[in-house]
Amino acid sequence: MSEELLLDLKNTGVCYRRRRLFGNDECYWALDDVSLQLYKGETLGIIGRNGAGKTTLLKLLADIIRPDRGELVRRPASYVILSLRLGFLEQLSARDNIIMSGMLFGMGRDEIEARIPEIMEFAELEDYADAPVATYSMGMSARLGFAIAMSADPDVMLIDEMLAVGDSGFREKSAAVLRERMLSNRTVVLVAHNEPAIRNLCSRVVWIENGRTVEQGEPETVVTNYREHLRKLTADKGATS
Ligand SMILES: Nc1ncnc2c1ncn2[C@@H]1O[C@H](COP(=O)(O)OP(=O)(O)OP(=O)(O)O)[C@@H](O)[C@H]1O
Repeated sequence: MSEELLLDLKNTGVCYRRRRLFGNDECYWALDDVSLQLYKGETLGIIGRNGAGKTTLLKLLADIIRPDRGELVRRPASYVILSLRLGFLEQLSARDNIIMSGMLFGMGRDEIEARIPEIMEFAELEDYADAPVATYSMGMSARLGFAIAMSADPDVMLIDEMLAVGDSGFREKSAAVLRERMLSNRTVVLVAHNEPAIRNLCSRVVWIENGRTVEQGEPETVVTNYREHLRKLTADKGATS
């Protein structure tokens, strides 16, 4: 990891407007108070319970949404977000989805066409290039998304829970490619519930709880404290039920 700061978030908050049956819309602070730094070349893990705000934070980092409060300073860099929920155009084939994504990354059609075979090979989907993505399983979509993102080779890759899908062979292959990216000074942000992935891949971890940063630092320490917190919550729940 270098000392080159790509993103600096200070006390940022993100509010989603929620419709109310009567009266004005209400503001729900999915991110309440998040402060973190992203450095060039690091693999930053994001952990936290369901609904903690991890996906919202990734969208903020990828510049898909803007903070409603706080300060976000960004150095110029290309970002790709990889999420099962952001998905593909389902009625189109993998081939057409690759062409669309490539164009969004600013590539020319010939360049994209030339990359299709290697993308389909990495995704292990050579026989499904012309099938609509709607007919793919979740694991197949994840493999395609991962292969497209790798081929785009952005400065920063943001990955939302993708490493948990797909078979173990593909998971190992993805982890190996991510490690290679780490060694070549590329930046990765990884949301994962899977502790081994966090411990083995991340150089730093940030823990989010109720839209707030609780702790960030060395993976072993943060994951241990987070696990202890979960253990206490489960014990408290057991005591009151
Ligand atoms: N578009 C939206 N409109 C309103 N509320 C939203 C919207 N998207 C997310 N939320 C709410 O914001 C909170 C944070 O959601 P987010 O998806 O960021 O959490 P998460 O940590 O990624 O959760 P999970 O681990 O379950 O995927 C949740 O309470 C969620 O219901």
